[in-house]
Amino acid sequence: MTDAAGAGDAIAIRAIEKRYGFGARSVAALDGLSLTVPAGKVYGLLGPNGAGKSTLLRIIAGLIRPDRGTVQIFGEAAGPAARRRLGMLVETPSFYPFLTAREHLQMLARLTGTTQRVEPVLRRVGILGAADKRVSSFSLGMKQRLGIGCALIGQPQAVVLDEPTNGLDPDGILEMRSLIRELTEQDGVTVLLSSHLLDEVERVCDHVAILRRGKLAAEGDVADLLDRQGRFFLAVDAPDVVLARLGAAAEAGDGGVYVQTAREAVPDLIQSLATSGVRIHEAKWIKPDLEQVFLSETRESGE
Ligand SMILES: Nc1ncnc2c1ncn2[C@@H]1O[C@H](COP(=O)(O)OP(=O)(O)OP(=O)(O)O)[C@@H](O)[C@H]1O
Repeated sequence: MTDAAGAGDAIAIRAIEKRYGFGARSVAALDGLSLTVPAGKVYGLLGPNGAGKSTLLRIIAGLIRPDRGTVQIFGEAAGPAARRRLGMLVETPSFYPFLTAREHLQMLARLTGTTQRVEPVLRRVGILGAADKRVSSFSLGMKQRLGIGCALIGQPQAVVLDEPTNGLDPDGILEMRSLIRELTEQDGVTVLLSSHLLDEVERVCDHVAILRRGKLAAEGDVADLLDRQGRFFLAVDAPDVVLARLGAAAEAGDGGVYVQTAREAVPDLIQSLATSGVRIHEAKWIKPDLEQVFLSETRESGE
């Protein structure tokens, strides 16, 4: 990652520090955090409780100020003008129970002075059929969709969503995930979301940043991150020879040898074993799940 914000960057965070409280009892929620959200992608912030995810989203949204560091939105310093390019759902949305979904969006459209029509937004978030029902009759999933509709009404280029599937039932979770993918794939909207669900980030996000105690523990393409920490299985005639050769990186199992290695190192590994006379019957790459990556990246040293 470079220090300068690039042309294709939606949100660039540089050296952000944020402490809560004062003196010896203060807590560093963000500790010199830098990361870049590329435009046109779904970017996930993953981290254990207290890692600093909500604090970062609240800073991007302008709800709190960092002690140090900068935020750029599509290349501009984050201020009211730049934030108009963002839609946000970072607090639990609250609605007037006696107003309909359409009335909420119409009210927001008037307030923000946007030319965006309300109908396409209702359709996009999948509540056009319930547009004229009072919000008091909405399920949590429908309220969450309306919340995203509110975030979309100003025609943002990026949306910031804090735990968008929190509290939803399984169907609601699936619908929300497809809505997020559609926003990016069909409408070209960049999405930055936080989640504590590894499986969700793996399914929905193109990029992921893993936070630990306010710092970046790992960052990258979800697919690359999974490639970095996979294992390679080899069924060979003489496992002992391979074990002796590869040392701590290899361990015996399932009638063969498991090798801890990066995926790009695999062709050289196979070639060097074959050249030294090892007969390979089977070779397969075993993808880790994001949970393994997460655990290895967030484990404290000494644990
Ligand atoms: N308003 C606040 N006052 C004091 N400390 C706070 C406040 N908000 C957050 N913190 C502390 O800052 C740290 C980061 O919290 P934050 O909520 O940003 O993490 P998170 O990754 O979003 O966690 P969670 O998933 O539990 O919401 C934690 O130690 C938390 O206790």
